Amino acid sequence: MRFTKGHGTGNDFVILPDPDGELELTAERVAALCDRHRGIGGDGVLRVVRSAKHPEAAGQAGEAEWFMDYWNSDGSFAEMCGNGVRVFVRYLMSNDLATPGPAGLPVATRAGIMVAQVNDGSIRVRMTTPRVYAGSTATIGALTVPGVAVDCGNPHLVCNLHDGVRLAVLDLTRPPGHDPAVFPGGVNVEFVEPAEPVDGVDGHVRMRVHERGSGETLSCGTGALAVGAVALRDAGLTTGSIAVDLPGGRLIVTHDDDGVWWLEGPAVLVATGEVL
Ligand SMILES: N[C@@H](CCC[C@H](N)C(=O)O)C(=O)O
Repeated sequence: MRFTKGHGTGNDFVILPDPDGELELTAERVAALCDRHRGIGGDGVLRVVRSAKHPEAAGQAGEAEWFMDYWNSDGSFAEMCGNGVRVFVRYLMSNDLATPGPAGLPVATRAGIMVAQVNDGSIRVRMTTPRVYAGSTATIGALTVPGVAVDCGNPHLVCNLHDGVRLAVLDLTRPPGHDPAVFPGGVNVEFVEPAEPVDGVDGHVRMRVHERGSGETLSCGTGALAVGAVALRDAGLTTGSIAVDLPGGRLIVTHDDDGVWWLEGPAVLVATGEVL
């Protein structure tokens, strides 16, 4: 089985080409591939399959030739991955499997069609509209942090830190506690602190994330989208751009004048090989 390894701001993936949907992928296989000691290592797997050849995506085949079949490193599925979709597009283009049209390159996901626009090193993706829908809390040990639930196609809990608590001290080696009544399918939890102003954007924040199914990662694109949406709202802005700094690098979230939400950042392929 051929594979490619890639990452977006340090959120890393094992990419498996499977154009005709013939691979027998199981949760155990995915977890073994993502194992950082005994496997290739990754926060998740991106299976590259033709939409027409995958039962979950056949209905999108008229709009997008390729389906990003995303799996978390524990073998669970997720609806969407904001870093993964950029890496997926980089893979398609590097392997001459797709070329963006004038409007961009559509990719089918479990959260719907995302359209990517490629600009040399960085790729920006038209995302689903983030929906802030409830208040909730996250707990880390004795610390309870209020936050808001945000649906980005997948579930997020965005928690702004208060009372002098800094990002650097948070122990994210274990999943933060969350309310299962608000998040019956689990949740990705983002912790956020303000950052100094930077040129060219309307706001700047720093975040760390504990991802459902993958643990703490260096970056989460949909998490950045959720955080950017909350930061714009908190700044009283309906449109604008937020720079979101994560341990693995910077992502830019934009809500433009046409009401479109964009996520922009790098996407890098680092190696190819053969799984034995
Ligand atoms: N790292 C991703 C999100 C991957 C899915 C997430 N762990 C979930 O289960 O929803 C991103 O860049 O968005």
